[in-house]
Amino acid sequence: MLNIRRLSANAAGFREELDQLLAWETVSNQSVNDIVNEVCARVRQEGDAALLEYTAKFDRLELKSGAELEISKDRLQQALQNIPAAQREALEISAQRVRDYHERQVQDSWTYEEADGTMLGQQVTPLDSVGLYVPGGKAAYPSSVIMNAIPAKVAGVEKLIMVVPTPDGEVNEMVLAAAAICEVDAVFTLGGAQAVAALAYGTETVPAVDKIVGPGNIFVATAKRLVFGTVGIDMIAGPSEILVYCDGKTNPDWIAVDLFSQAEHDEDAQAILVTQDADFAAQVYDSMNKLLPTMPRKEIIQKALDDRGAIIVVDNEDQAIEMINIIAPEHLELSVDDPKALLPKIRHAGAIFMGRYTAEALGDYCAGPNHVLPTSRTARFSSPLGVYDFQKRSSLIMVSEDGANTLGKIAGELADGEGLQAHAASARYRVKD
Ligand SMILES: NC(=O)c1ccc[n+]([C@@H]2O[C@H](COP(=O)([O-])OP(=O)(O)OC[C@H]3O[C@@H](n4cnc5c(N)ncnc54)[C@H](O)[C@@H]3O)[C@@H](O)[C@H]2O)c1
Ligand SMILES: N[C@H](CO)Cc1c[nH]c[nH+]1
Ligand SMILES: [Zn+2]
Repeated sequence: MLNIRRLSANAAGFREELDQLLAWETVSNQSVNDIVNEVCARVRQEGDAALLEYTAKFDRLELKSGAELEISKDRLQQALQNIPAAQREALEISAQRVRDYHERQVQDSWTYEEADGTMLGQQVTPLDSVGLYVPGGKAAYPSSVIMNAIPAKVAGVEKLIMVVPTPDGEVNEMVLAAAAICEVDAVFTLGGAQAVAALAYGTETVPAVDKIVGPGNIFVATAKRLVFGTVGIDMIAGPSEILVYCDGKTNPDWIAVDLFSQAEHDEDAQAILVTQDADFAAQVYDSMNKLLPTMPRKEIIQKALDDRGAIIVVDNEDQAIEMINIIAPEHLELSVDDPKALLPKIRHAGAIFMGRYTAEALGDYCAGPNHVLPTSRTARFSSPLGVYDFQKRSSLIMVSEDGANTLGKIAGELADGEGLQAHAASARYRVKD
């Protein structure tokens, strides 16, 4: 039997219980932080030697030299040729749909000219090099290769370095085939904090990149946070989350497996149902107990649901929306008659899946939007991975002779106010009258 929390939003102590459920990362983090700090420091100092040691320790893969960490391009092509045709077709269709969606995100440079001829604007350029983290500890993620690499390619990034753990030396052919389809430049069999540190600091074998993107478990998410500043990162995309809001009129079995779909990623994943229909909440609970034994990953699902899951009964739709905005989930399913009507009230969610037929899993693989999404309530300030993560902007300023006259006086005045005389002089030297 599942031991998932069943809560009523009006019960005494509910808010404390909810806060506790959402504060999970902060309380469990110290030991993870200690491990990640040590791993990153050692990779920075010792390079490949530390990578080989941690790969043996955490992924149970013994390699003799740094060179063995790289998976050759020939091997990627071989995987692409050898996987079943249906798998190759699914990967190619997914890649094309993700490309079509992301091409709409490209930001172009822009300028405008003022009356005196001064030109202002922004120049948008792709990053030079990026590291793509593809998870691979408890499952293999060919879809994450596509979600990471395609927006980078669309942005025009020159160098794509992919890392993926291969626990026990088990290589996933679809992951390699996806890397070939996406024309990734190099792939290394590395995972966890050590992979993130290698991409941030560089080693004898792994080149340092400018930004690291991609999802991963708590070790990966913590390491990305640690190396931020040395390199850019996209966001905290940690253990998966789903919040399903249902009005009680969707098949409870559908909702049960939607919750399972994210719980099966990781014991640290989070799945929450919010509904105003107490009978429906009970039906979904029954469905979950009925269907759980049929799931090959039932142990992971059960632990995730028991530790971090919840079924929350609210009074009405407004209270459900309040819950959604507090939880700020990675994935939000609106399993209701008119999901569009709710959109204006939803402020925080990584991705919003609308209507009874929009299973979140479709977004994981092939709908088109990115599945790399902010977790741990960071949807309050982060967005899905996109082309914009692989582009940066430089301000453009080209002042005309007349513009120098006008702006020079204003800047001089402000510089005087700040007591910065060289600034004032620099601005005023170009003033004519
Ligand atoms: N938010 C998103 O966008 C998104 C997308 C896809 C997947 N995910 C999440 O990515 C995660 C994938 O996790 P995973 O574990 O399958 O693969 P992973 O690649 O993220 O992690 C595996 C690595 O973690 C390290 N590790 C594991 N246990 C360790 C320990 N005790 N000490 C030190 N290092 C350790 C190892 O180096 C291993 O290679 C899941 O949590 C999933 O929910 C999130
Ligand atoms: N749900 C994950 C994002 O949290 C993405 C994924 C990949 N494969 C299956 N699911
Ligand atoms: Zn998923």
